[in-house]
Amino acid sequence: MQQNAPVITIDGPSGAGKGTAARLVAERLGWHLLDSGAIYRVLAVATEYHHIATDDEEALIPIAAHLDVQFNISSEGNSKVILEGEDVTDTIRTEEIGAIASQVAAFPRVREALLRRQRAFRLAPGLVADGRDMGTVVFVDAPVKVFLTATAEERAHRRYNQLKAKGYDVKIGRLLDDIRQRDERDQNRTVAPLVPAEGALTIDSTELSIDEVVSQILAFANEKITNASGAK
Ligand SMILES: Nc1ncnc2c1ncn2[C@@H]1O[C@H](COP(=O)(O)OP(=O)(O)OP(=O)(O)O)[C@@H](O)[C@H]1O
Ligand SMILES: Nc1ccn([C@@H]2O[C@H](COP(=O)(O)O)[C@@H](O)[C@H]2O)c(=O)n1
Repeated sequence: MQQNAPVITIDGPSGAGKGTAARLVAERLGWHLLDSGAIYRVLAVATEYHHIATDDEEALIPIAAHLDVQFNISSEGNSKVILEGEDVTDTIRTEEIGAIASQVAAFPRVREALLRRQRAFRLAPGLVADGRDMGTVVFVDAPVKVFLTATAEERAHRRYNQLKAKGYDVKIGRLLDDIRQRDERDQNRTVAPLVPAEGALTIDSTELSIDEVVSQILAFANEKITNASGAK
């Protein structure tokens, strides 16, 4: 791990567009990418594989600490998520798994067990990391921190379009309820609650296109990194 590699953190609620923006910013800069939510989602699938109750913190800790997961990039550039040898790329993206991920993510010792794994993504030339606590806990010294948000209604609408395009039969009202429940749990948990990090640029993407969000992040990163290097 290279402790000095710069990090851009992008935190925010579910469906705000963090993953999309993080991927595009990382591509533009040629930096590494960490989708920390995918790690919590994989843990949620692992609890099902191992028949662990989602409220059993003691049993969850060893599963989190020894998670046998690989994030593989194929030759076509698609990323595959492999848990214990099985392809769980699509499984981890369901709303049910998202809800379980947010339940197991509320346990302090489960989060602690996943810290080192997340920090190992910090490699030169730099890392773009998205999640809920990238700027507040995992990469507290990151030079560039962004808090990306949007109204719950807009986020539910985006999720609806995303899931419909994948052929899922979903209801917008149910998605909005799920999003509100997840927001409530992520914002009010005792450990690493979802809040903007100190010094973070808050971007409300409700009325912004993906390109506009990416441009704002790149401009902010450029300004912060240029200032930090002492250039005029
Ligand atoms: N600014 C935007 N305008 C319209 N749609 C967007 C915008 N940003 C992202 N989207 C779309 O919204 C959906 C959700 O985006 P994305 O998965 O990046 O959100 P997220 O914040 O990473 O969510 P989660 O935390 O639940 O993984 C995707 O289909 C994406 O293409
Ligand atoms: N840094 C993080 C990332 C995610 N979580 C929890 O996982 C759930 C799923 O995350 P997605 O970003 O893939 O939607 C999310 O609701 C959080 O509860 C987290 O706690 N910290």
